[in-house]
Amino acid sequence: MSTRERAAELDAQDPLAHLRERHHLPEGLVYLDGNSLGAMPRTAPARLQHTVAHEWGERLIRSWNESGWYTAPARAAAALAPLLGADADEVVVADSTSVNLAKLLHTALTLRPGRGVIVMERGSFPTDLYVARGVLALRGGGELRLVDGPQDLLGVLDDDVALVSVTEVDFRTGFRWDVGAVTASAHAAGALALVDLCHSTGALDVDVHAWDVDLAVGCGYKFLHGGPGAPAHCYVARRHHAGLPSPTPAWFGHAEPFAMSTGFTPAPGVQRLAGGTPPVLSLTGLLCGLESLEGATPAQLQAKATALTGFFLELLDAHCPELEIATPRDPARRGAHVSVRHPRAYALVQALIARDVVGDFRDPDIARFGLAPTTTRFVDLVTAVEQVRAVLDGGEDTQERFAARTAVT
Ligand SMILES: Cc1ncc(COP(=O)(O)O)c(C=O)c1O
Ligand SMILES: Nc1c(O)cccc1C(=O)C[C@H](N)C(=O)O
Repeated sequence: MSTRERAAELDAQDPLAHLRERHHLPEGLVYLDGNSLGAMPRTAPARLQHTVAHEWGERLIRSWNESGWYTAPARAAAALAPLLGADADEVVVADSTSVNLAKLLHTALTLRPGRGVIVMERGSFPTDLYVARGVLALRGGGELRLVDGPQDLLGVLDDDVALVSVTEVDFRTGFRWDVGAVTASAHAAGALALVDLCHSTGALDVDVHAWDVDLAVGCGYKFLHGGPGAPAHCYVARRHHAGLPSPTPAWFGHAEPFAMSTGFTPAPGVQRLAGGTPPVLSLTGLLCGLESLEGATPAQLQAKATALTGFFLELLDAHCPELEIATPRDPARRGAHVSVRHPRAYALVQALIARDVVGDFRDPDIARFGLAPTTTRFVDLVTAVEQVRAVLDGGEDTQERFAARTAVT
């Protein structure tokens, strides 16, 4: 059996194969960048058109009630909660990941008075580091203590640590932390644990209850297919709801927003973390994305992601042995993308895009391929590796026309 035949067989046996039909992908394109922007749900254009033309255009302010604009964040939280292993009232859908992280870092520092240290990874997605430094500065001090990986964690935990914050899946290499173990270590030191789920929600077997993690943030535009700038989410374990601080007391987090009282009375639980007026158009996209995942369990999504990454690694080993694999071989320690290191990774990625295989480049030397379990087929991976081989054989990764970087990649 040829590799392509084997891939076609894997696709035929895939219990999630039908999810691809719920999304639009341009004909002939192999899209391996769903970990930056997920494919569009087929329902999105008509739904957004209706929201804009009818609900906004014709019904105007009445749509807050009659079209459920007002309840859209709660409906999104309810659809999202099973993908996090959370209860709906532990999740709030609002703002960007960065803003939610700021809110939860304030929360953690407030819940652990007398402790001023946040532990984070040195290689975190940069916004996490910016936000942590910003929050500490706003609070008048504290320390951001950086680790390179799990091997460093126990050595940095002491009585000053308020929070250990890790990103489950590293955006460069795809390395995946054992969040349950991180949480247990943090708790043993009297600290809280937070996980950034940007590269996890909708792709992996996320289970905040089983992990016992205190806080989590994640985004809506990658594996949740919510569209560019879709609202992000945050999770707070129920045990912290009583007495939860309101780091950004804003009116949609008020117990009675339309009472218009001058004093802030927080809404119960995580609802107090909602900000201002919800972005209805973006929420409409996110609701389409969440519907496109309906019926798929986190365990199924992870099983497919693991099978895809395993197959892709096997093909790269067999056909492109000169490429250095940056992603862990252990399926338990990798997420839903595969990265290779290459001295001219940017040119490699650009040459692949010119051949209709879209991955992305991450500074300084990473070519990254996101294998969304919703939309990626095993046969796509055969095509992708054939094209990688052709680029390398043709020396296209050394061509000048692919060397100049653009701002967004
Ligand atoms: C791990 C991680 N954290 C945070 C972010 C930033 O999210 P946002 O743009 O929603 O603030 C991203 C991606 O942009 C990310 O990959
Ligand atoms: N949010 C993005 C954007 O607005 C433009 C380009 C890329 C993004 C991303 O999400 C990047 C992504 N978090 C990453 O892991 O690289």
